[in-house]
Amino acid sequence: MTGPVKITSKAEVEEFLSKYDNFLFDCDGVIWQGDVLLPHVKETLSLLREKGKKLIFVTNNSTKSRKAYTKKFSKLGLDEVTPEEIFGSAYSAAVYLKKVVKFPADKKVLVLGESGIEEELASEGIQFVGGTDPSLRRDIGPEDYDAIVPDPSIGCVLSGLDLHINYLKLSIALINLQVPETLFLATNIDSTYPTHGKLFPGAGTMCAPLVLASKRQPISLGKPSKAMMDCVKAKFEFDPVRTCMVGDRLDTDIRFGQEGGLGTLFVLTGVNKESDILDENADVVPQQYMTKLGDIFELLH
Ligand SMILES: O=C(O)[C@H](O)[C@H](O)COP(=O)(O)O
Ligand SMILES: [Mg+2]
Repeated sequence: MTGPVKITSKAEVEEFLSKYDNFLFDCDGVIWQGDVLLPHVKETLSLLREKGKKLIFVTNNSTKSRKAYTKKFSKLGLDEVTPEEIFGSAYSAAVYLKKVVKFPADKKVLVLGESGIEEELASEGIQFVGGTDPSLRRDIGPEDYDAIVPDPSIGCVLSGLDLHINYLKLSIALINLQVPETLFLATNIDSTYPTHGKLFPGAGTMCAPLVLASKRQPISLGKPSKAMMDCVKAKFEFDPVRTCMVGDRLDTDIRFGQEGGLGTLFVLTGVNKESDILDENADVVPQQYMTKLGDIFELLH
């Protein structure tokens, strides 16, 4: 098997761009690190738009809704990005509950996560509890052990990246997961979260305690899940062969692209390193890679 091609020249960039009409971009570690835009991303996205390419932003980060991400893009100077071009794992989970599960209107979702999940559930008319509820941002107290019981109005526990996770929230979630009929979903199960040039605990570390304690596995609706790819393909209707998935993480982004029949471009500005793909035992190897997304602009100028 030939190894991944490193794109380092103008000719290679031109050849690469000629193969694709559509680009699916991961966000954390590709477009930005935290609230810092990565070098020449703005110029590269403008260049691709000028060439008539379709741009879609597919993130596993469920802390923001599509609307909130549009504001983040704008704040970073990417005003041309619209909510229609954004597909996050929070939205993926909300669509799954609405369209696939047909979640009952009289039931609620117990959220372990941030406002992004709440906003997307609300946009699909799905009731929820937990999440950013300030009354849960406290230590568990002696009275809680008696008070926490299964809530029959809760039909699903949905976990995502929760920057305010604590024992109380985990306890309420576990007690409800001990009811077999309660659905167990995750927006994504990434083990780490790349930000500020470092790797912090990812969404997967939020549901891992529940997996251990409940002996149940969540259905994950983020990359590399087929559920998310089916949703993205249904919404954007692109030819997979003429479409490239651009990502910084092999076991989510690149696997997502490969399993969806897309082309794959790996960049070295996030979770995985060059050595991870050059390793002869690597199980996920992208077709092509480059140091950073901004190299597309830099190598053409
Ligand atoms: O833990 C997480 O949720 C992920 O690390 C993070 O969200 C990844 O986001 P993405 O790279 O898919 O934009
Ligand atoms: Mg990423």
